[in-house]
Amino acid sequence: MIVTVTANPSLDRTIAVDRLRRGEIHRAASDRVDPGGKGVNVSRALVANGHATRAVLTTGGHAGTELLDLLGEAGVPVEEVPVSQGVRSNLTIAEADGTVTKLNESGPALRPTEIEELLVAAIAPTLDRPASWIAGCGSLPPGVGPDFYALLVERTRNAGARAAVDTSGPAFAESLRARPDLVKPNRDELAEAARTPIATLGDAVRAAQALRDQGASAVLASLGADGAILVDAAGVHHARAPLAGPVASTVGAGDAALAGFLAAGGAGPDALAAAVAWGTAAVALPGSIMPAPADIDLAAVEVTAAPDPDLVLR
Ligand SMILES: Nc1ncnc2c1ncn2[C@@H]1O[C@H](COP(=O)(O)OP(=O)(O)O)[C@@H](O)[C@H]1O
Ligand SMILES: O=P(O)(O)OC[C@H]1O[C@](O)(COP(=O)(O)O)[C@@H](O)[C@@H]1O
Repeated sequence: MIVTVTANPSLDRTIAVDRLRRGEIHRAASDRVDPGGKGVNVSRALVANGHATRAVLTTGGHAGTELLDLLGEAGVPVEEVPVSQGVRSNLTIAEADGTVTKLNESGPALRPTEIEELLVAAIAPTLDRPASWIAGCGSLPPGVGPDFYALLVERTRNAGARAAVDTSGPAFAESLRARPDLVKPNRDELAEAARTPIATLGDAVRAAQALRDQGASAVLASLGADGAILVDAAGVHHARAPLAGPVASTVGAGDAALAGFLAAGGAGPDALAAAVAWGTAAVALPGSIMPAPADIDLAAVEVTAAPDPDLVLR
């Protein structure tokens, strides 16, 4: 079983417009609402592919009730931590040319008791059934200190599971001191952590290696249209796959990629290939719909050991 922990879940609203024009009224070509938050999406992708998972998340307010209803409809098993303030809504504006603009709320402030309840709930599923991984994912809402993921990693290790972290900023930096088994930055997060722009594959590999030096055992860095790299004790691998059709929505692609990696064992080139297959499948689907087996083409993924460091990223 793979447990996901989302301190700051969301209702993800996606509104499609032909073209976004600042200051003007737009009529939506279509709109949808999906359950959201990074760990929630990882669990949704795992369920869509028949893998055992449990999504640990905070819930509050009417939005929290709607989120639980949507997760129930999707068949996602949930470990709920009720909190006093309501779940946030995140808005994505999707333009016809594939441009996405995201407006993410900061989320409800959590009280110290609620934070401790969330950390206890994160480990609770392992009391019934062993967990291979506990993945802490997404931004932290107000009131939660940047040591949250470091605490989660320590408790994960004590519970006998492996720890994955997918977040950004100070919470990401602090998580490294607890030595997570896996981190999943995207290109922006790699650049932020390395304090340098990532223009080439070599830049990405150097930044990933720096994260390993700071404590991460393995780094799965997703690079958008350029696929992903895995940097671990065995070396460096790069995987990419052609996109079969147009980009429908990149929202949740990184979450699908992390789900694919963990579902395929959470280590090595085969798991990297699965990450890219699931991520590529996700971008072909609208909103943050998670890919099912029929959407995923593992055979289309090309994996390279010792990739060209001079490859310029798109
Ligand atoms: N434009 C794209 N074309 C093809 N694949 C993509 C594209 N964007 C994302 N992907 C796939 O989704 C994965 C995750 O996307 P990425 O944008 O790196 O993550 P995040 O959503 O965390 O920012 C990539 O590793 C890649 O496999
Ligand atoms: O917790 P954050 O960083 O605000 O991100 C939350 C958002 O990220 C998502 O999980 C999508 O993530 P990615 O596009 O990075 O894969 C949305 O569902 C959610 O609205």
